[in-house]
Amino acid sequence: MEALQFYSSYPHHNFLLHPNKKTPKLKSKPKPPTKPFLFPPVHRPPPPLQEAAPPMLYGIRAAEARLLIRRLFQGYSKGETKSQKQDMKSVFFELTLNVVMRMIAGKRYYGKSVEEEEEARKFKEIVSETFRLSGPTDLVNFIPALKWTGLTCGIEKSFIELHEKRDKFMKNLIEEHKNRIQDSPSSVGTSRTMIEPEIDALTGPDRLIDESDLTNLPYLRGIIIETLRMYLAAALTPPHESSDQCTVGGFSIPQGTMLLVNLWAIQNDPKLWAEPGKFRPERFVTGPYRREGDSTRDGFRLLPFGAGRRRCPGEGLAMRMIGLGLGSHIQCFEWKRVGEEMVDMSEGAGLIMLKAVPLVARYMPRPIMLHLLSQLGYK
Ligand code: HEM
Repeated sequence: MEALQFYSSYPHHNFLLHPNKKTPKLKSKPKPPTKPFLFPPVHRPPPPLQEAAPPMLYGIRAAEARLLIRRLFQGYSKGETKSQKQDMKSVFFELTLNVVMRMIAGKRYYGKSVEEEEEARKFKEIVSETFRLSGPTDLVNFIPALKWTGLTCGIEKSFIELHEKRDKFMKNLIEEHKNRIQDSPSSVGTSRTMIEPEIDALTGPDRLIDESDLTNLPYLRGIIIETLRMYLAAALTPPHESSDQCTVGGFSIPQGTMLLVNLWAIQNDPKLWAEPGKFRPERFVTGPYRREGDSTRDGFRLLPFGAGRRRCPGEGLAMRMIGLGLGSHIQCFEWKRVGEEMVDMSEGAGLIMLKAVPLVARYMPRPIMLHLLSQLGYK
């Protein structure tokens, strides 16, 4: 989204992406001849796209190229034998725009699997209008002294209208993204835009993730650990008994005392965690708690599997199974809530803290994975 804001914002305008609706620069003082007329210099260089959206690129490019090939092959899969005619300009134009828009806004607007048709129609309208207006120009822009003659083809007015439309479109995309993050106390919007590209970059659309990938998916790991931090399997450890007299936090504990550790209180303690009530997988990827991502016990702040001699022996198996299960679900499908209401995260009663209301979600295959999904067998 940073990339969307950057590449659609005005300080780095050119002739088409004009900065000022009311007083277009075209009519202001002519620039010194050394500066290009059509493309005034940018105020600062844009970040390389590679940097703006690093892992998104490979998966998206591969998926779009594959969708395109599938589209071209479609006629032949139905038994067509003759060669077919194809307008190649539109093919490559749509490929490029789909890749670019998926990179900066996560949406594709051309071809099949377009989710929001009305939005796609508006986008296409803006694109074709931009190309239409890039050709003609008003004579008065070159010879402002002729302005009194009224020799204008109305290009300026059309430009202003186009900029307004474009602004509105981009603002909606940005607002939509912001709402997705705000709507959800669990920042699911952010998580999704981070995790899908991470998996796509590693596996591409040609294979499912496997266990050996898990160590190379730090964000997926962050999501799992953050979930185990906030929503533990058990709030308290099973009863332990002190085999010796000891002192814990200044309290003297006699030998033979029954002890229950409140894991939930430790893992949600604001003295130990910044904003413990917020679901922020990033804290285990880049933040100060990153080390906890390496081991789920470091620092004894994070103890979803307990600690010491009686800690959970199933930790390794559990972490692999959750990683594989959750990772492949995210890789293959897009997930949504069933309605407007947030998911009820309250815990039910019992030995382990199951959700009081079981999770029901909507899903559909991710377009990028259609080909692989259609080939999956049962073995
Ligand atoms: C997300 C998954 C899991 C979580 C969060 C979890 C958590 C825990 C916790 C907190 C304890 C108590 C540790 C303590 O007393 O300090 C425990 C104990 C135990 N867990 Fe797990 N567990 C999970 C999965 C598994 C699996 C998959 C297995 C077996 C295949 C397993 C087997 C056990 C056993 C046998 C104990 C008792 C250990 C003992 O008292 O010596 N757990 N687990």
